[in-house]
Amino acid sequence: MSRTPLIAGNWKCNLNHYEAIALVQKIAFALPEKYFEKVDVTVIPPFTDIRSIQTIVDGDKLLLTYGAQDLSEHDSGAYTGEISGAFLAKLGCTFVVVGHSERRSLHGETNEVVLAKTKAALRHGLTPIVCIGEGLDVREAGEHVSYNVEQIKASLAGLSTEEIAKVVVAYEPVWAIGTGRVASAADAQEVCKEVRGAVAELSDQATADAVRVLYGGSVNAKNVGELIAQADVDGALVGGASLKADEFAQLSAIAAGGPLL
Ligand SMILES: O=C[C@H](O)COP(=O)(O)O
Repeated sequence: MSRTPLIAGNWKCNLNHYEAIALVQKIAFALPEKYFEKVDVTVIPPFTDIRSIQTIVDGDKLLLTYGAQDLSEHDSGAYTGEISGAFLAKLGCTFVVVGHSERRSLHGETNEVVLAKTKAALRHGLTPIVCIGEGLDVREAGEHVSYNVEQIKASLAGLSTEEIAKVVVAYEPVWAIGTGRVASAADAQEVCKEVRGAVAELSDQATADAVRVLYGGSVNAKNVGELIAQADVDGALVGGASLKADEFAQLSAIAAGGPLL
């Protein structure tokens, strides 16, 4: 089964809309169009940058896509501060990150909330990037595989096979996020393989074989090649390195199979 790799740059709470325009232009300049035949590249900026990025992407017919870091489980109504998936779809978003560990830990998002948000994304034609990942305590206890299997099962519970086919999963061990301590390629493969197995249990093998499972956590241009060479690692959710145009472009070129920039 060949799956097009996906490189998603999660900017987190960084860059205002002026800075966002500059970064997207630099990435587009650094990464020639031919690479997009072999890799999907997306940027995930703060909400306030999305309109500006849409203008650049549409105006210059860029091949990269963009998305959002979160969405509301509600479509509209009296939910102050919430952003509906309908609004994101209207702005041309392709992806939306759901259940990032920073949302789970800092904003109390449970698997039930993640599931509701995943459903909201699907209702509006957005591709949810559903995040899972264990903390250091779980890893040290050797329970990381079962933890991630249970987390993905709970986060996708009750979705139809057709819905699961539209989901991207991102395995991001919490201890690797922003720490410079990347998981070994073998560790990433171990969990991504079992997560794919769990997706197969929720749907069927053909669907699971087509679903993209990303790795995230201290990914950079030096380590991405080894990570995505693993059979069940189909790309990366990149934080810090996605804020540097040349590194993000290089990382995308590597995921495309080269040549290096
Ligand atoms: O969403 C991205 C991840 O949290 C990884 O962040 P990082 O590449 O800065 O470790």
